[in-house]
Amino acid sequence: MLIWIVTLFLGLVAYSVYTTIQNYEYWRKRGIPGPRPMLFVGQIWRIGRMGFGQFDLHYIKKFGRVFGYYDQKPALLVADPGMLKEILVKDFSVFVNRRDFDLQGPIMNLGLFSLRDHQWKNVRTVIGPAFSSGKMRQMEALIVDCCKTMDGHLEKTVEKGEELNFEGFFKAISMDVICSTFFGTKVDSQNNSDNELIKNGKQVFEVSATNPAFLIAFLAPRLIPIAKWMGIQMSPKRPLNFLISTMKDILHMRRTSGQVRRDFLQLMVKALNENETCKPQAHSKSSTRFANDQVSEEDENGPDVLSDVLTSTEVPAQSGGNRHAQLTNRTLTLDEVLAQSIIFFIGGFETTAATLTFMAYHLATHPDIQERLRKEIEQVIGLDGEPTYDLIAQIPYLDQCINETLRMHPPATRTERECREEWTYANLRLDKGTIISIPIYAIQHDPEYWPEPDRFNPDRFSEENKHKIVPFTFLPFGQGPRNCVGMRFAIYEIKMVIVSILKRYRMVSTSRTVMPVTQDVGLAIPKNPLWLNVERLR
Ligand code: HEM
Repeated sequence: MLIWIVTLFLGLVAYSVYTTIQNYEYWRKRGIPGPRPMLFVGQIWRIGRMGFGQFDLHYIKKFGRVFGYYDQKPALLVADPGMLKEILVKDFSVFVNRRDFDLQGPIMNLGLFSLRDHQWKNVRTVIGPAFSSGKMRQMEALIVDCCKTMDGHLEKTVEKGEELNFEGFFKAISMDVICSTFFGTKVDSQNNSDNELIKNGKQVFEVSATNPAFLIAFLAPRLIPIAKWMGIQMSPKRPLNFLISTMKDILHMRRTSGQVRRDFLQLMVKALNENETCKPQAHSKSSTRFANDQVSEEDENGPDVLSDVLTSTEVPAQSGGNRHAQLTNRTLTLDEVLAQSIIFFIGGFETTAATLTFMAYHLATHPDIQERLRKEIEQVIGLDGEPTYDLIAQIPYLDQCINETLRMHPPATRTERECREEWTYANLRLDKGTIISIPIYAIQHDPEYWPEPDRFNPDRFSEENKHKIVPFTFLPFGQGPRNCVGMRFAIYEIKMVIVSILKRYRMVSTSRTVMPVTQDVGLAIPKNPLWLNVERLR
């Protein structure tokens, strides 16, 4: 067995060195600069040492904002705002897709993130309206409920006089919000780390760099069909299967009972094709527990907030940048529904928790900024008032602080597009299949667009200054028709959580607060726990 593993590994390394040299030649012949071939291991070591963000910045400094990039397909790194506008918006029809990993597993391949062409457009058309401001507003009660649970934990921390690990704390809140709004299930993650949904949900994220599917997708994409045949997939199977069976149970319960709850799951019930069955599995341990949790939350008399989504929806056409309306009336298959629920889980958990953690760090280490933000919050909401969707939209400094956090720490360091057909920009001709790598972190730390990029300065986004921001240099949620579908929801959640905290507490750094905050290598998430003190205001 060992000999097979070693042979496979050496084969992969040899193959990747060969393709790297090929790709270098590919760009050299076109006169595009780029790093010279070096042993692939050397490149991995560099990324491991610097992280993707610093790695990109290093090469942009050396080769400029457009350069041929090492990858297993011809790849071009583009940090030039003018060219990005063409790729992400104007010529979107050429750049609809991301790279085809095809190793997500049979259901996850149907997730919005991986879907391609018309299948992507169809699912996005059905799902997109669930994130409208009207729908967000109607989910308020669920988020307020999670914030109250959070407040209870903060109260206890203050009483005990303990420091709090905000990184773990925000992960728990983020999990509570996702379980409530996407899985229709109320959990208190802070106190119930043994909860099966929480445990399995966390495990689905744990895609390590040594995962065979991950290695094959990046090092040897031509081996993907063999890997698929061998049943190799990206997400760990056991927790994924648990989430899928839980989802099926909840969907079945919703459909058969006719109950309506003001959450995203209700959209899924509506979107599900009438002919699809989602009967609970005989061995599913989860069915009774989650079904019961959910019944207690039902709102039989309330209007079905998502019911209009499928009947008549205005869809912006994606081709050639010409936006015209067209009518759709589509349903999703059960597998499509399951894939979206899980992709929301994956897309929404770590990203939002990381943003909250970095923001808490900057507020605690910049007491003047924290005070100014608290004053603005009090002016809009009042000393005894509660945050609502409409009120939190009236605090510009809150937006400024969130934007500056996302500029410095975009949870997605990069995003990408794949060129669907031959495409020309200025003197550059790209072949079909070329990968465009968009270095979000590096662009947002480019000193030409963002002077003193490592300084936390929310005033960059103030009314007086925001006209200075060069379009397509602030991309924490991507841009264009394939940007982050959960953006509005993420910002809403972050605002509600921060306002709920600042209304009653002050966050203060301690001797255990690691300064400056450290970031993980891949995703821009905090590397270490963030220890802070919380003080009650009144
Ligand atoms: C601070 C929080 C978040 C950040 C910074 C973030 C960032 C991103 C980025 C950069 C992309 C790629 C966009 C592109 O390629 O142009 C993306 C895509 C996506 N995000 Fe988020 N995200 C966040 C929260 C969420 C949440 C809460 C959800 C789920 C509700 C979510 C679901 C998705 C999905 C499904 C996609 C794929 C969209 C598509 O391909 O059509 N994200 N996100």
